[in-house]
Amino acid sequence: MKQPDYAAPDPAALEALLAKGWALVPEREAITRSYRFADFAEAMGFMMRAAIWAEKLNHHPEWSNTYHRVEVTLTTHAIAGLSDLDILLAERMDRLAGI
Ligand SMILES: C[C@H](O)[C@H](O)[C@H]1CNC2=NC(N)=NC(=O)C2=N1
Repeated sequence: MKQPDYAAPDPAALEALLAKGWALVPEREAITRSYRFADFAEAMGFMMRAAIWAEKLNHHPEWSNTYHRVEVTLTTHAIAGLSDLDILLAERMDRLAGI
């Protein structure tokens, strides 16, 4: 399968995410945030919806769940850095989480 060409993230879009609760991961080109939901079922619902988007974009998160929390880290493994797909997935996830 042909590797897609990855575009650099739009700096303004990245800044907007950082202003909304995302943070840069130290010593890595990645962004991270934590979501807190009402309960486990809400957290699972979010993960299922986000997983469908991840498949659609062919871009997959590093994430974990503990009860009502979901910790997400986004990076583009193919380039060991950030791409526009990380921005797109972060924006989709925030929208799904009602942020
Ligand atoms: C072949 C396929 O396009 C790649 O393995 C995709 C799948 N999902 C991916 N997800 C992420 N986050 N980074 C990647 O580089 C990546 N590559």
